[in-house]
Amino acid sequence: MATHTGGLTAPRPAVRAAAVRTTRLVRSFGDRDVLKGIDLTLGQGEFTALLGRSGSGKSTLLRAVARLDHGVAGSGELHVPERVSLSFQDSRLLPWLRVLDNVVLGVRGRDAKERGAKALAEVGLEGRERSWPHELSGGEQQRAALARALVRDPELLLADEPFGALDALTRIRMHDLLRELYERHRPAVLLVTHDVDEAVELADRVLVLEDGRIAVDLAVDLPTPRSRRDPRFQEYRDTLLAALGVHQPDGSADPVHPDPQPADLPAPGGRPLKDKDPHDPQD
Ligand SMILES: Nc1ncnc2c1ncn2[C@@H]1O[C@H](COP(=O)(O)OP(=O)(O)OP(=O)(O)O)[C@@H](O)[C@H]1O
Repeated sequence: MATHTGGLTAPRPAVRAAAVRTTRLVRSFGDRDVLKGIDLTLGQGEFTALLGRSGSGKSTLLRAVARLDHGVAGSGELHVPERVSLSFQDSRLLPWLRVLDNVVLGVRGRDAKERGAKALAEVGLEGRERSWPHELSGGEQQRAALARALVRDPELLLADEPFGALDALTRIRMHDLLRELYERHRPAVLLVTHDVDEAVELADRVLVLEDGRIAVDLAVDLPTPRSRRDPRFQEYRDTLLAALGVHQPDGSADPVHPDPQPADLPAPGGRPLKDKDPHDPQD
C-alpha cells in the first residue's frame, strides 16, 4: 500500500482487535472494478474517516461493509460486527412516526422507549420525543438520526456524509456532538466525507481511496478537542489535500469558510466534480 504522509510521522495507534476486516474486496459495476481488492482492518473503537475524490468508491466501500450491496458483483472476504448502525446525509426518519418511535423502530426489549428517550437526551433532544420529523430542523433531524444509531449500542457506526447537507455552524456543533458521543460509547466509526477538515478534526485515522485502492492510511496523532488553528492540524490537512491533488498556496485554514474541497473544484471540463444537482439546469 502506498502511503503519502508528507512530513508527518504519526505513529500508528496501538494494535487493537479488529471490528471490520476486508480481504481482497472487489466490487464492480459492469466491467468496471470500483473497488480493486481492498485489504482493510478497522480496530474496535477506532474512528476512521474515508476521503477520496468524487466517484472514487467511498460509498461503494461503505455500502459493502454495511452489506447493503446485494446484487453488486464482487469478491473477497468481509467480517463485520453484529451490531452495526448507519447514518446518511439525509436523516431517513419516517415521516409518519414520531421522533421517539423513529429512534426505537426495530429495537427489541421492554425498555426500548426508555433507552430511546435517553439517547434523545444525549443528543440534546430531550422533550422532542413526541415531535414529528418535519417539526425538527435539519440539524435536529440529524441529531435524532444519531440517537437512532446510538440506541442500538453499535459496535460499528457507518456514516456516509452525515453532515453534508447542514450549514457550516450546525456542522461544527454536530462535529463536537459526534466526537463527544464517540468518546462516551466508543464504537468503531467509518465516516465517509468530502471535508478534509472534518476528517482531521474527528478521526484518529484517515484513509484516502484512489483508483479503487487505499492510497493513504494516515494516523492523526493530535489531542482532542482539536483546533483547526493548531499548526499540526494544518500540516495534516495540507498532507491530505496534497494526496487528493489539491495544493494550497499558503496552507492557511479558515474554519467558517473552508477552502474549496476537492469535490467543489472544477472538473477538467469546467463543471464541479461533486454530485449533480437536480435543481441545476446544467445537470
Ligand atoms: N449502482 C451503480 N451502477 C453503476 N455504477 C455505479 C453504481 N453505484 C456507483 N457506481 C459507480 O461507482 C463509482 C463509485 O461510486 P461511489 O458512489 O462509491 O463514489 P463516491 O466516492 O462515494 O462518490 P461521491 O464522493 O461523489 O459520493 C462511480 O463511478 C459511480 O458512478
